[in-house]
Amino acid sequence: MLDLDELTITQGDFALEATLTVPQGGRVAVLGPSGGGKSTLLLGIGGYIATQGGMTWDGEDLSPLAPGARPISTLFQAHNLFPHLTVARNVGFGLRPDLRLGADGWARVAQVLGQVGLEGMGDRMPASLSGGQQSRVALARVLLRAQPLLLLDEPFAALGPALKVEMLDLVAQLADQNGLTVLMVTHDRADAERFAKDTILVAGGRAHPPMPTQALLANPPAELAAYLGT
Ligand SMILES: Nc1ncnc2c1ncn2[C@@H]1O[C@H](COP(=O)(O)OP(=O)(O)OP(=O)(O)O)[C@@H](O)[C@H]1O
Repeated sequence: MLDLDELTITQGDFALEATLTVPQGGRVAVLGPSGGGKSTLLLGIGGYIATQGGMTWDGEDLSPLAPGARPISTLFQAHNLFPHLTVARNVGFGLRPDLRLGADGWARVAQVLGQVGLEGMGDRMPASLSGGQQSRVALARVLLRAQPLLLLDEPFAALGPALKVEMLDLVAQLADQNGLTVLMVTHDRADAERFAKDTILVAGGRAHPPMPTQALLANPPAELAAYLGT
């Protein structure tokens, strides 16, 4: 369980307050107006910006941990694939940046490539892949790290609608199979409805506790309604 207890996350003059919990295995969307602090929330949980207050995962205090030591993987819109490394090496980088993986490690790489539908494509270069396939490489890298908490910040916004749906369904399926807890920032109400039973509303300087996505979207507060154009 992710537990944020009177957490304050600051970026320059901006401060976001959060008191909420996300149960283990929960898939939660993060919705709210532009500039409301959705990315700030993920950056704070990931350890990339300053926080004050309580933040635990399964009772373990995350605050003192550097980003790489947290039980967290992140996937952002810019997938940051290395153009000069093969697909397999891009994925292996998620486990060991020096790429000394050994036979077992490379077997795991091949396994996760299979999980994301890229079986046998490990020797390709990223530039020779479609946008959707590149997203799958980034997802494979995250899966290989095998961290229980996955943070997604509009990871598939650059994809066309059909491909985006396909990737969301793949993430949902892999998250369920691996028992992951997922927080996903999105600008698209359809993404939230498809992917997440519950949604965290980020607005007015506050990340609100998860509430049922359907109910929130059926009767959105004014600032969310204006943003979603409903
Ligand atoms: N590096 C920074 N330094 C100072 N303030 C920042 C920085 N990055 C973001 N902010 C401010 O923090 C606030 C929240 O930004 P954030 O990117 O978290 O919003 P968001 O909800 O993700 O927005 P969007 O939907 O437009 O991506 C904004 O007021 C923004 O100007």
